[in-house]
Amino acid sequence: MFGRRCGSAAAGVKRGDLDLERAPDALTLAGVGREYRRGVVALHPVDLAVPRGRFLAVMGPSGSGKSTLMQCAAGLDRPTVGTVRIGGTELSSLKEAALTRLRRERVGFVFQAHNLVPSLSVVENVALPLLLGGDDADERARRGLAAVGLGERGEAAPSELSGGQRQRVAIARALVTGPDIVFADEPTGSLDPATAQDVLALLRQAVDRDGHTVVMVTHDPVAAAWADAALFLLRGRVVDRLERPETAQVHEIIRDLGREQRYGREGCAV
Ligand SMILES: Nc1ncnc2c1ncn2[C@@H]1O[C@H](COP(=O)(O)OP(=O)(O)OP(=O)(O)O)[C@@H](O)[C@H]1O
Repeated sequence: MFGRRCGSAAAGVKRGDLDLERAPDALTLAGVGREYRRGVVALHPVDLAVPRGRFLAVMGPSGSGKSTLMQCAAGLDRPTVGTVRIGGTELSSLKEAALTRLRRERVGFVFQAHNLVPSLSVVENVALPLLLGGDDADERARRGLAAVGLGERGEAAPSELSGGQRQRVAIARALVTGPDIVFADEPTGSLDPATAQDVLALLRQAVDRDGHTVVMVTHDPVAAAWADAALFLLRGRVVDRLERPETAQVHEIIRDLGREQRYGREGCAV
């Protein structure tokens, strides 16, 4: 659906037993909308397909519906209308226990506040999503840590790491199950610019080298420029989309959307 800036992780690549060319899209939204109460529409019905091996940024002014979109897409919230599919599985057909299992096994999450468990070591944090998944959890977690450049820090406590290192651990944890998709919510929001670039490069590498799929909510045009495409929301609607976004273009669109939100002009429909 959208172009790629570098490499071709999706084309002809196999991850595990999965033939990425034949597999269903990592994420599909069909007419997904969310009304919190009568008349308060946080998200108007949106259609979206994110193929495997792509990196999508979701942007928009505060209150435009980014978190609502992500929560519905990730199975953390149930949309009022429409259907969400993750790796071909329709979420509305799942009871709570199955949805929880799908989120644990097939979805990775990276939040602004890395959400590491302070009482566990770094490697135990990475292994958490694997705890019900077999004896090789420790080994897989260590491999994941090595892949984010922290192979030597497995026994450390999260409090002994820098903010950027903690976010690397959070990324290793998000990837450790080999999920269909990773949702990152402002993953660089609390990092300085240089550290943020390292974290974004790591997400980019996960997509290009390992064929992972990332959907990232961000306010930062520099961060969005690491994605293959950027989607822009205004008042709960998708109003624009950029392929191969560049920082200056993204900045301009965000500035215009901010003005439209403040002065009440209508956004353009895509
Ligand atoms: N639980 C809720 N109940 C009622 N309204 C809500 C609820 N959550 C969000 N909203 C409203 O839905 C709209 C979209 O909110 P959302 O949090 O998705 O926006 P956002 O783009 O993520 O904002 P921000 O960038 O500030 O996090 C806002 O008008 C918000 O006030």
